[in-house]
Amino acid sequence: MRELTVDLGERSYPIYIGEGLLSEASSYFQRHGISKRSPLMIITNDEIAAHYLAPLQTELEAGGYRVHSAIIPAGENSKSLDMLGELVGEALEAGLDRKSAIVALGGGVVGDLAGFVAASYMRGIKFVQLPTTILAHDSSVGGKVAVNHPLAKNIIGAFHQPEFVLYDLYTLQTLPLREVKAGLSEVVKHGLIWDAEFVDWCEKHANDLLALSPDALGYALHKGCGVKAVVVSQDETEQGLRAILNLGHTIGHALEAVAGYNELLHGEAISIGMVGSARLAMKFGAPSQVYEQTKRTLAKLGLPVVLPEKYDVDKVMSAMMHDKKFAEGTMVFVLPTAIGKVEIRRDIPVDWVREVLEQLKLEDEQQ
Ligand SMILES: NC(=O)c1ccc[n+]([C@@H]2O[C@H](COP(=O)([O-])OP(=O)(O)OC[C@H]3O[C@@H](n4cnc5c(N)ncnc54)[C@H](O)[C@@H]3O)[C@@H](O)[C@H]2O)c1
Ligand SMILES: O=C(O)C(=O)C[C@@H](O)[C@H](O)[C@H](O)COP(=O)(O)O
Ligand SMILES: [Zn+2]
Repeated sequence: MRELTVDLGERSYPIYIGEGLLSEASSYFQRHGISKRSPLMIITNDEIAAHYLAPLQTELEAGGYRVHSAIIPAGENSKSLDMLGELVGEALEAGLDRKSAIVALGGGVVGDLAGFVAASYMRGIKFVQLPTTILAHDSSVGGKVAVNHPLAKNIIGAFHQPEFVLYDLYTLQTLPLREVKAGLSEVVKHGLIWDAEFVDWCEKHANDLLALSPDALGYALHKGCGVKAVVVSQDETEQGLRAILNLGHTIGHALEAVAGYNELLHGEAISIGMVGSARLAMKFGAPSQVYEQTKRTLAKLGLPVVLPEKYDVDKVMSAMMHDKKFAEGTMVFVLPTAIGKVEIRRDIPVDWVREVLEQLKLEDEQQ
C-alpha cells in the first residue's frame, strides 16, 4: 500500500493507493471519524454498482454503518443540476443529517457530482472518495467538485476536500479499454507539467499501462497523484500555480461542450487539447521536440491527437469564451516550454488559437 498526503493544514488528508482496499473500507471510515450514528449515502452509477456496490455496502454495514445507496445513470450527462436536485431529494429521504457523509464510488463523473452534493447539502457535509477509474487519480484529489451547464463544463461548483481517498487498484481491472486510455491522458498530463522523466517512462511503458499491469499502474498512479497532491497543497483554490493542472483543458473543455458531453471522453478531449497547446507553444518559441514527444506519447497510449474533421472551429472558439479560463477579456492557456515544464499565458492572439485548431483538423483529413 502506498500513501500520500494532500497538505492543507487542518484539512489535510491522505490518499491510500493499493490492491483490495475496498474490502477493508470500514476500518478506514472508522479511522477517519465517519459517524456511525448518522446514515451515509454512497453515490455510484449503474455500471460500477454492478461490480462493486454490494460488497462495499456489506463491508460497511458489517462495520456498523447505516448505508443508503443512490445509483445514477453512467455518463457525463449525469453531471447536471437536475441530478444534483434528485440526489439532494434522496439524501433527505434517507435521513442524512449534518454529521452524515457522502461516499463517491466511481470515476470523475460520480466524484465531481457526489462531491458537489456533499459541498451543498446542508451547506456542506463530509465526503469520501473511492475512485474506480484511472482518470480518477486526478479527479478524486484536490477538492474541485462541480456539475456542467450545457454551455460550459464544470461551471457550477465548489472547492470541497474529501476526508480521505481510498484507491483500490483492483477495481481498474474491469475498466473498458477506451476508459483506460482516457484515464492515461491525465496521467501523462501530470508528467508533462512537472516531471520529464515520468513522461519518458510513460512512453516506454505504454503497452504495460494499456495491459493494466499492476506494477506499472501502481507506479504511474502514485506518480500522478503525487504531482497533483504537491500542486494542490501549494494552491488549493487556484490563485496561481494550480492552473498548470489545466494543461490541455482550454481546448479540451470547449470540445466536450461542443460535442454535447456524450461523444468525446474527458481524457480524449484533453489529449487533443494538450497536442494543441504544444503546437501553440511552438509559436512562442518552444522546441518542436516538445510537440513531437507530447503527440507521440499520447498516440502510443491510443489517444486521439488530431481534431476530428466534423468539429466546427467557430463553435469551439466560442465555447472557449465561456470557460472559467476566459477572464478579463483574454483566454488563459497553459503552454509547455519543455517536457515537464509549463507556463501560464494570458497574451494569446485569438488568431493563433484558430490556426492551431485548423491545423489539428487538417491533420485529421490527412490521416
Ligand atoms: N475534479 C477534478 O479535479 C477532475 C479532474 C479530472 C477530471 N474530472 C472530471 O472527471 C470526469 C471524467 O471521469 P472518468 O473518466 O472517471 O469518467 P466516468 O466517471 O464517467 O467513468 C468512466 C466510465 O467507466 C465506467 N466505470 C467506472 N469505473 C469502472 C470500473 N472500475 N469498472 C468498469 N467500468 C467502470 C463508468 O460507469 C463510466 O461509464 C469528467 O467529468 C471530468 O470533468 C474532474
Ligand atoms: O484539479 C485541477 O485543478 C484540475 O484542473 C484538474 C483537471 O484535470 C480537471 O479536469 C478539472 O476539473 C478542471 O478544472 P476546471 O476548474 O477547469 O473546471
Ligand atoms: Zn481534467
